[in-house]
Amino acid sequence: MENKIKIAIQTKGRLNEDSMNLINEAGIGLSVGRRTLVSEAKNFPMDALYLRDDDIPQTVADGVSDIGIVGENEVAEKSENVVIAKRLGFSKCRLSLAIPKSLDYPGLEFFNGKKIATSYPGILKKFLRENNIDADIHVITGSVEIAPGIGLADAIFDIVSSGSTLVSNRLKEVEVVMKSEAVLIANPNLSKEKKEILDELIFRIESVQRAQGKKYILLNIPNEKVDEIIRLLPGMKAPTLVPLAKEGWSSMHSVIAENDFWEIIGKLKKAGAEGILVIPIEKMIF
Ligand SMILES: Nc1ncnc2c1ncn2[C@@H]1O[C@H](COP(=O)(O)OP(=O)(O)OP(=O)(O)O)[C@@H](O)[C@H]1O
Ligand SMILES: O=P(O)(O)OC[C@H]1O[C@H](OP(=O)(O)OP(=O)(O)O)[C@H](O)[C@@H]1O
Ligand SMILES: [Mg+2]
Repeated sequence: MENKIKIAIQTKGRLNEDSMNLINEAGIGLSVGRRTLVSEAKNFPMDALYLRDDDIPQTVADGVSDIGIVGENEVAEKSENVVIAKRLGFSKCRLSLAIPKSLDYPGLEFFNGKKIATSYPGILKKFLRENNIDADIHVITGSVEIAPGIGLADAIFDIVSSGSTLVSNRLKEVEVVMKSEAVLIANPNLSKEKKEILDELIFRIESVQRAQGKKYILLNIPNEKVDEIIRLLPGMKAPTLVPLAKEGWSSMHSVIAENDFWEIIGKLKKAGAEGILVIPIEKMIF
């Protein structure tokens, strides 16, 4: 058996760039496959197959590729036998029912006897069945939001992110059916060797994800303020403290969440910190 893993990546579209970036940040050299639809990683036992996202769950289930990066919505729609090996945190969206803005919404019974346009008939059918709603599903592959406006359907079921496509088409979101993000999926019957390669990939992805939104901070502090400042900056285990050449001062190094940064910085200055440097972190390994 070949000691290499095959990963399916979307050829072009919303998932492509973030998928390629993630693989590259994991230290794996993959060239972009616009025309070559298969490429070999330079320094990792992996080949990439570039496919339409619709085809990725089936390709992974059949073992044509071993793993793949795809939206959770496609995984749910296709109901193929694959496992979610890692949630990836990008391409976040939801799948929602929406109706014309001008109509009152009494609740799910609104959809009884109505026609709903969607590119996700599998997920919608299951949702309607579970809620005892009898509606007619009209499948279209794109531009779903224009369906009510042109008299093709009474309502839609589609991807919503910012909601601006709904607003432009005078629709309102009335039910969120599922939340989705990009996921790394895997064939459930990988060989031991391929499973080991997948585990190494997941380990690298987790190191990259951990570093996202985190900063390395260095600051000079008066020694008598060490305890007070440690309480503000707990760090990974404990902040590193190095004596400065200047008597009575130390340099402190730690990690902070980017979101907490502006709040903490004010408190640090108040406590007497000086020369504060904030530096990006590429990877974090525990
Ligand atoms: N507006 C959005 N915001 C965030 N994520 C989105 C948005 N639209 C789609 N996605 C996610 O990205 C995935 C891919 O979207 P894209 O529009 O590239 O699909 P596609 O047109 O079906 O591509 P393909 O040509 O590969 O079939 C979707 O399945 C969904 O998970
Ligand atoms: O809530 P919003 O932020 O407006 O995003 C939702 C829209 O994004 C996607 O379409 P996309 O922009 O990929 O266009 P396409 O499906 O027509 O290619 C999706 O099909 C929705 O139409
Ligand atoms: Mg598609």
